[in-house]
Amino acid sequence: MSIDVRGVSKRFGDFVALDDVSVSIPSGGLTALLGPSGGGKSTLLRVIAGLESADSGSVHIEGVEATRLPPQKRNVGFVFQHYAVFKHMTVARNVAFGLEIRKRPRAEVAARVQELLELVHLSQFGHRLPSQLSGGQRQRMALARALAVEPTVLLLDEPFGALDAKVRKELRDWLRRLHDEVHVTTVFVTHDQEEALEVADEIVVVNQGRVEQVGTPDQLYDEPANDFVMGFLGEVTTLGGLVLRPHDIEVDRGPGRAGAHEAVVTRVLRVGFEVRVSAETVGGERVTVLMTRTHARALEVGEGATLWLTPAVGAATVPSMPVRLGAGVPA
Ligand SMILES: Nc1ncnc2c1ncn2[C@@H]1O[C@H](COP(=O)(O)OP(=O)(O)OP(=O)(O)O)[C@@H](O)[C@H]1O
Repeated sequence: MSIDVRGVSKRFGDFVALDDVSVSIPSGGLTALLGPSGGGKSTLLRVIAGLESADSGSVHIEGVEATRLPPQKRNVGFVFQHYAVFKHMTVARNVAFGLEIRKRPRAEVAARVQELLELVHLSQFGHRLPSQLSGGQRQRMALARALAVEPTVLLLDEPFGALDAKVRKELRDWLRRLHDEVHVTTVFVTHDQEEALEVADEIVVVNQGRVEQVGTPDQLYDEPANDFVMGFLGEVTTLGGLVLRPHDIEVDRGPGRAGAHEAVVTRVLRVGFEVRVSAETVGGERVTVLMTRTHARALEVGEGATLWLTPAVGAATVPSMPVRLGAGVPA
C-alpha cells in the first residue's frame, strides 16, 4: 500500500471533520475521494499531505511513518482548485521552480522541463506567462509543476473544479491518460460522481467525516454498502421499502409477477430516448421508473394508467433507511 491512514480523527473546535478514518490507498493507482460538500474529503487529503495535522491516528506513505513530518519532507505533489502560480514567471520557469530551489544542474532542469511540458501538451507555451493560458492549460501547468520533483504521491484537490463542464471533461480524460503514462500514485478529491466513476481505479466514499465504502467503480455501483453510497453514485428510488435504481424496475400492466406492487402513473416525462415515469403505489409510495420509449409506448404508459412494478431480478437493492443528512436518498 502506498498510503496508509489509520484511525485518523480531526476536529475544528467542536466540529468533527474526520472521525476515526482508516483507509489504504494502493501504489500506482488513481484513487478518488468522493463525497458531498463538507464531508471531509479535503481535510483527509490535507492530513495526507501534511498541511493539516491529525488529532489522533497515523499516516504512512510508502511504508514511512509520515504523521509528524512537515509537507516538504513527505515527497508529495499537490494541486489545488485555484492554483497559486508565480504570475511574473513564464510557464517553463513555473515548472522549473521546484527543481531550481533544489539546486539541480541547469541542463538537467532544462531537459526535465521540456519533458514535462511535452507530457502535459504545453511544449509550445513554455515562454508564455500563466495569464496567457486558458484555465485548463493552467491546471495542466500546475500538474507539470507538481510532477517536476518526482513525488511519491500526487494529491489533487478538485483540480478541475473551477473550469467549465466541457474543459473539465477534456481534462478528466487527459488525467486518466497522463496517469496511464506516469503511474504515480494519485489521489484526487471530487464531489462529482461521474468524474470519479469515469476516471478512478478506486473510489473512497467520504461522508460526515467517515469512510462509507472503498471499492472499484463497478463494486460501488453494483454492490453499494448502504443507501448513502447507492444514492450518491446514481439516481435511486424506493419500491416496497427497498432503495433501487429507476431502470431496475420491471413494468407490467397486469398483476402477473410475484411481489408486484400496484401503482398509478402520476407523470410521464420524455428524456431523450428514455421515459421517466412517476407513479404512486396503493401504499402511497412514490416511485420513479426509467424505461425506453419503445417499451413505454408498447405498454401504453400514460397519466392515470395502472401499472404493476417489481424489482428486476439481480437489481442492486438496499433496505430503505430514514434519510440521513446529505444522503440524497428520497424519503
Ligand atoms: N480550518 C478549518 N476550520 C474550521 N472548520 C473547517 C476547517 N477546514 C474544514 N473545516 C470544516 O470541516 C468540514 C469538512 O471540510 P472539508 O473541506 O474537508 O470537506 P470536503 O468534503 O472537502 O467539502 P468540499 O467539497 O465542500 O470542499 C466542513 O464542515 C468544513 O467547514
